[in-house]
Amino acid sequence: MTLHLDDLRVRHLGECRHDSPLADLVADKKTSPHYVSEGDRVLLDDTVSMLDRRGMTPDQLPSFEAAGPRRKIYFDPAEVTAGIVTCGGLCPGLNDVIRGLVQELTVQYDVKRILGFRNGFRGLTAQHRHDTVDLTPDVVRDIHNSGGTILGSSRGGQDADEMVDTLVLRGVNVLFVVGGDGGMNAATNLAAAIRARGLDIAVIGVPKTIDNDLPYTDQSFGFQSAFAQAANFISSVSIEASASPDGIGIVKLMGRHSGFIACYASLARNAADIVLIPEVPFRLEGEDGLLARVERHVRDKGFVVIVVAEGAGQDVLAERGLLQGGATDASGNAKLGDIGLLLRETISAHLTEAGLSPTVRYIDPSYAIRSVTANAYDSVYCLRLAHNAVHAAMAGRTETAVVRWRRRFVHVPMPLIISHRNEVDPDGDLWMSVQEATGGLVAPSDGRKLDRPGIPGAPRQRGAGVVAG
Ligand SMILES: Nc1ncnc2c1ncn2[C@@H]1O[C@H](COP(=O)(O)OP(=O)(O)O)[C@@H](O)[C@H]1O
Ligand SMILES: O=P(O)(O)OC[C@H]1O[C@](O)(COP(=O)(O)O)[C@@H](O)[C@@H]1O
Ligand SMILES: [Mg+2]
Repeated sequence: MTLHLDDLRVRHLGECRHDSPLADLVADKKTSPHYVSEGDRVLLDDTVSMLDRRGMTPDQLPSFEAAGPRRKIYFDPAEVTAGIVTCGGLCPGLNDVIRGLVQELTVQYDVKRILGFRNGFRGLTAQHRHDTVDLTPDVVRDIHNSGGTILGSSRGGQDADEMVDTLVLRGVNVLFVVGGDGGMNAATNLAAAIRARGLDIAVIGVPKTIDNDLPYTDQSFGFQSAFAQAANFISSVSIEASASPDGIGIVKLMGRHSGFIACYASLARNAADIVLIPEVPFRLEGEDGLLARVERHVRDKGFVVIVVAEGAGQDVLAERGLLQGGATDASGNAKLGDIGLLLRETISAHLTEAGLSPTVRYIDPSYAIRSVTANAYDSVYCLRLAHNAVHAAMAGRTETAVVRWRRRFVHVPMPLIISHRNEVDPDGDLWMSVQEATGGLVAPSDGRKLDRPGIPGAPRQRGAGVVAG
């Protein structure tokens, strides 16, 4: 994708005339390895060859505006009514973000009125616009101890103009949208409708996705908590499969278009023999097909553990007429066929026909990985994202998402956040690690596959390291 410097420019509502309550905190701060001052920028690229490819002088290099408190702010805090909405699928840390926003707005900026819109953008429709939650530090004090979102969430389309009417009627001049690709799309439309009416309302996005499929963000919040939970299911299935003759362990994990959860959860336990992700197609039949490889694995090792992202193998399902072409959910997301069930049935049938007696242990943890409480790492991450989102809004930034990029918190214009999807690169080092861990990448020169340590107490793998793709 060709980037122009203008694509990286953050929209400002106007000149910042008000002294920030945090001005003293940043008054003497200069750029250092640990702080990016207001006058500095965060480079988009961090390798010499990436810079070289741009062929630009340093001031032309693509960079992001750094996040953080400013000396001067755009909004007079006494006149601010903030709104918060959480939308799309759940993700660990949503409550942490809400809590961080409310605490920073009230404690640091002394904002008096914060409205929580219920059940995603549905809460901004005419029908629901008055059913809001008054958010105060007391209300949010302990909410980070639970998963989910105290505001509720939803899928499904709403009219941008109707939602702008709601913001005007409720006096909201700063709106925080915590959402994924869909939510950021909706926020972009909302911001455009606000701009078309010439209204002074800031829209700030806090990108959320356990699929980790949003670009320009190192790793989305909640992802770590979700894949840690997913890893526990892989361990369970691995223990079950290894305790059964001809054991087949299958774990299906979320990941509509991106296989990050499957990759990271598999690496976390190193118990998976085969990892299937949407980005790397596979075949069922044939010498190199999945069924033959599963059979080889079971014959060699005694059992096999397969981790499959839900979006993997959709073409395989389509070939078998098991996919409702074009079907979408209320938000327009593609409805997937069930690759987990197909694997369970075809593998079982294939191994039985091959004279084995498979015992299949199949787990689809589904929502159990995304409804968990954020772990300590994600809680810190969420809090810092929330603080920076508040600083961005108070400084009059709009149509902007707050993200962490190469360990720095930065402002990314919303159109960039929805410009494409973050996917596992089949040529990248993450997939290489998965291949290494599943034993499929490196083979001795005599053609033997390398042994891979099995789980404690399980028979050691005897060659035939297998990897998808
Ligand atoms: N392309 C889009 N344009 C405008 N609004 C969208 C778009 N996609 C989704 N939305 C809205 O954003 C909200 C959240 O989207 P959804 O896809 O369900 O979750 P997520 O934000 O997690 O991706 C829904 O209310 C949906 O209607
Ligand atoms: O049943 P739901 O709510 O549609 O959720 C399922 C989907 O939500 C996801 O977690 C992603 O959702 P978001 O785009 O909302 O983050 C996918 O992995 C999964 O396919
Ligand atoms: Mg989405």
